[in-house]
Amino acid sequence: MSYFDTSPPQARRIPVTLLTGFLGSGKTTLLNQLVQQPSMSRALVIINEFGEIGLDHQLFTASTDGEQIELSNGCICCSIRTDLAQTLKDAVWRFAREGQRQFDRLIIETTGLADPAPIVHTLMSEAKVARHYALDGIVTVMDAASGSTTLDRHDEALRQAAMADLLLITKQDVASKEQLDALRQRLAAINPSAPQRLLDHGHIEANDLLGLGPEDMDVRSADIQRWLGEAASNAATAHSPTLSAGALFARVDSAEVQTGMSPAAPLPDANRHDDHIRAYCFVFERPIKAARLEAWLSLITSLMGHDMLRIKGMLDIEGRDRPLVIHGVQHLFHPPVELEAWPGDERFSRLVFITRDIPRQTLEMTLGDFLDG
Ligand SMILES: Nc1nc2c(ncn2[C@@H]2O[C@H](COP(=O)(O)OP(=O)(O)OP(=O)(O)O)[C@@H](O)[C@H]2O)c(=O)[nH]1
Repeated sequence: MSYFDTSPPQARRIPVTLLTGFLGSGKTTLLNQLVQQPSMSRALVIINEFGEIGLDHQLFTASTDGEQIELSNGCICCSIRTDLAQTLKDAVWRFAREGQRQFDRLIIETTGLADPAPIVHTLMSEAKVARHYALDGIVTVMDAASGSTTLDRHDEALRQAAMADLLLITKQDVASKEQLDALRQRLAAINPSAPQRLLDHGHIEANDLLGLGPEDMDVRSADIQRWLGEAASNAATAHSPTLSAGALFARVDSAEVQTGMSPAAPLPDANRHDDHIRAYCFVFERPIKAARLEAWLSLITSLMGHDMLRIKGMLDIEGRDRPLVIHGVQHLFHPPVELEAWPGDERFSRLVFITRDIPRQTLEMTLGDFLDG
């Protein structure tokens, strides 16, 4: 499939929210609050236990068969004991009555130790799954008190934070102000694209964490800015006219995004896991040739897919009037979305990358070669 093929799918796919976060961060507490809300009444909740003892499952014990539970408000919960892809394929008919699917939204709670990427991979690359489901967003829960230590010790936690579309910070009531501030700053450096929200014992409006993907995005500038992150807008205002002769005219890395200052600012301790994570934003003033960008994306993700944690972009593609939104996890891309119009007056392309151990120069030079060549 082309990264830029906007032909509509035959039917709107079921939006999937991936709820992730390290062990004990507060995922189940949040889920318990969510499933009581009316907007979740037609949600299927899958608890991805991967063979662990099903402690989470106790929280939904309304059923006797241990697999399928219907809560009073109609929310359906399912604890995976089989392969995820098979469970997702089966769910479409298994949770149906008289041929009508009984859910129109899916929430997957991962285990605390899960790397979100293989789950996203299952959703997007298995044809029979991708026909029915589309990733709406990755929501990552972080514990304000222990979050920094967890990021120091567990690479999985770092990947969960880096891939998130939304970061929910729990347990501020038991964290010091210093712990909370340090975590927030660190998360902003790891993933400047993801908004951060503070949660009190899991309380949040379900609608605040649903509809995070570009399919549901309004073209209002605030929405797109939120989704692409401050990086994109910072890059737009920081561009240097002297570079504007080429396709590439501005770039911002996570150090700038975090502090609003020069990227030459000293970096933190090089042994920390998150010092391997970098967010880069590239801005292009001229329309981009789709075939060239596609060739570059294809090459770069096949060579570095594992370390290309997130890619998001709003693109001015040559020959198209409207902006095209693309986003991917590793080498997998969602079907692109064409927005109704450009937000505000700003018609230019922005690409945001969250990477692990990929130098900015590698992206910049190869990208420049492909687009200019
Ligand atoms: N003080 C405080 N405790 C919280 C908050 N949110 C969750 N907790 C508690 O944190 C503990 C772990 O929460 P869970 O919701 O079970 O965490 P989890 O991420 O589902 O845990 P795993 O299933 O082990 O991955 C529970 O005792 C919760 O009551 C909060 O905002 N403040």
